[in-house]
Amino acid sequence: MPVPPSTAAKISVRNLEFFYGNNQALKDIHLEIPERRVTAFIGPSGCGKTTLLRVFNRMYSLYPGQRASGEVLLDNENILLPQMDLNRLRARVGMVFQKPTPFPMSIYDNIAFGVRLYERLRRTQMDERVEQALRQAALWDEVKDNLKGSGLGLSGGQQQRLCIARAVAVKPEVILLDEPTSALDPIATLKIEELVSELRDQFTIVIVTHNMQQAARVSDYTAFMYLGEMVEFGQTNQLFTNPGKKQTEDYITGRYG
Ligand SMILES: Nc1ncnc2c1ncn2[C@@H]1O[C@H](COP(=O)(O)OP(=O)(O)OP(=O)(O)O)[C@@H](O)[C@H]1O
Repeated sequence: MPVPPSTAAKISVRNLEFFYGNNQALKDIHLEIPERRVTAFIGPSGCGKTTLLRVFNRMYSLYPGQRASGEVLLDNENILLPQMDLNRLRARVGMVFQKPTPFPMSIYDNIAFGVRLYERLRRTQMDERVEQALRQAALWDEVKDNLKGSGLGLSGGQQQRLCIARAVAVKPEVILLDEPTSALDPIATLKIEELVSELRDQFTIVIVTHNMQQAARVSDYTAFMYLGEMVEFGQTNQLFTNPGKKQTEDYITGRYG
């Protein structure tokens, strides 16, 4: 599954297998995630999209019985190795979940909290960092007069943009988005999609989505998965207009899924 030579791989997956106890959820996955591009994972429910995403920040290590083998190279460093520093990894690889998950604290502290885990900043520097992150997440204008207000007082779409601000504030290299708009209305969804497009040249973004139109709108590359296998990976335009495999064609034309 080649990536055009002009685009370096930020994450290289080789021979990845993943198990929940005895249940194998990913089989011999090979994949190159291009740097500073948006890559979408699509495929029917249960095919392993979220499982694969959660490997990239070793989220699964929090759960006994879940294990991965093979190699996942982040800039040539195998993040699956037991000696990997998981705090450092999660600073480099941020994640935003399906349901907005603001902390029960002020808008300002929602962002400052994550930054404080990794860096000591003076007050003025922290103020700047919070403002920058809120601007990057296209939320600043809506909240700048209410930074002490609760993050939980925002609308669902604003809460999700706050979670994106919280992720970018740590200055990660990769941002993982796990169905970030599935709990949002169409207008809030559009805002998040626009935001993803704006962030694409600063971060490597991987998005899991149920929605093929969304994958077509926001991503540069798309990976189609089926029953724990990577069926096809390629440039989004090409995969949707001229898929290389019959399974992909059947899925994108709505024959199953
Ligand atoms: N905690 C778990 N314990 C055991 N099996 C699991 C667990 N989480 C997921 N699985 C199984 O692993 C497989 C892949 O699940 P995963 O959630 O990655 O799929 P998905 O493509 O993201 O699905 P969806 O689109 O429905 O979210 C499925 O067969 C699922 O039943």
